Amino acid sequence: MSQPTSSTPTTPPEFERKLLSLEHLVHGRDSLPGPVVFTNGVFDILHRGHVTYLARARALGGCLIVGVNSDASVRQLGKGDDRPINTESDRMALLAALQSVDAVVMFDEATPIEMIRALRPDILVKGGDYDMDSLPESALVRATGGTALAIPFEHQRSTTALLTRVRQG
Ligand SMILES: Nc1ncnc2c1ncn2[C@@H]1O[C@H](COP(=O)(O)OP(=O)(O)OP(=O)(O)O)[C@@H](O)[C@H]1O
Ligand SMILES: O=P(O)(O)O[C@@H]1O[C@H]([C@H](O)CO)[C@@H](O)[C@H](O)[C@@H]1O
Repeated sequence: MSQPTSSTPTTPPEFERKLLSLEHLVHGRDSLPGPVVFTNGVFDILHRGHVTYLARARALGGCLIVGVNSDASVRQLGKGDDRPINTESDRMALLAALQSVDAVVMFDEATPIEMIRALRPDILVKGGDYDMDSLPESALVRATGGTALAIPFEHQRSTTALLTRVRQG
């Protein structure tokens, strides 16, 4: 029997296989187990609200793709001069490590609309802080027969609230 060694592993952890380019995902889109569920966001400092809604989103379909804002695109969203706290590669890795998440892909624009156009998800979800009827992404998904829905909050959490508490000490 081989003995464990203290040397650094040379292969990346298994979950890093879920970090994919948009091109790769689009190429394999029609082989994904459906319905294909898509959500997007910043996910700066992952919290219980996030992981619960991602688990609920995954349960709606056959796979869950998460689109993650690049650091440059977060800076266009007005969340604060010091945001994101965590880099795009760290935010993506944490999401990829979740059992509920099947693929993680980055987008560099202010909105995920072009990514959604390319991926053609069957179901678009956001958390319950969004009015889906007002999002152009919802109109796009619905126009092709898909569904757009918000998952109600089960835990009142937010990254901004967490940072405020930390800063107040
Ligand atoms: N407490 C929560 N419960 C369920 N879903 C949530 C919760 N907070 C955020 N979400 C959802 O998670 C996704 C990513 O949201 P986001 O990164 O903006 O989280 P946040 O905690 O609200 O962060 P910030 O305070 O920086 O805006 C969005 O789809 C959002 O609707
Ligand atoms: O983490 P957030 O702030 O929920 O993510 C944003 O969501 C926006 C939403 O999909 C439409 O208003 C999106 O446009 C933005 O790029 C962030 O992903």
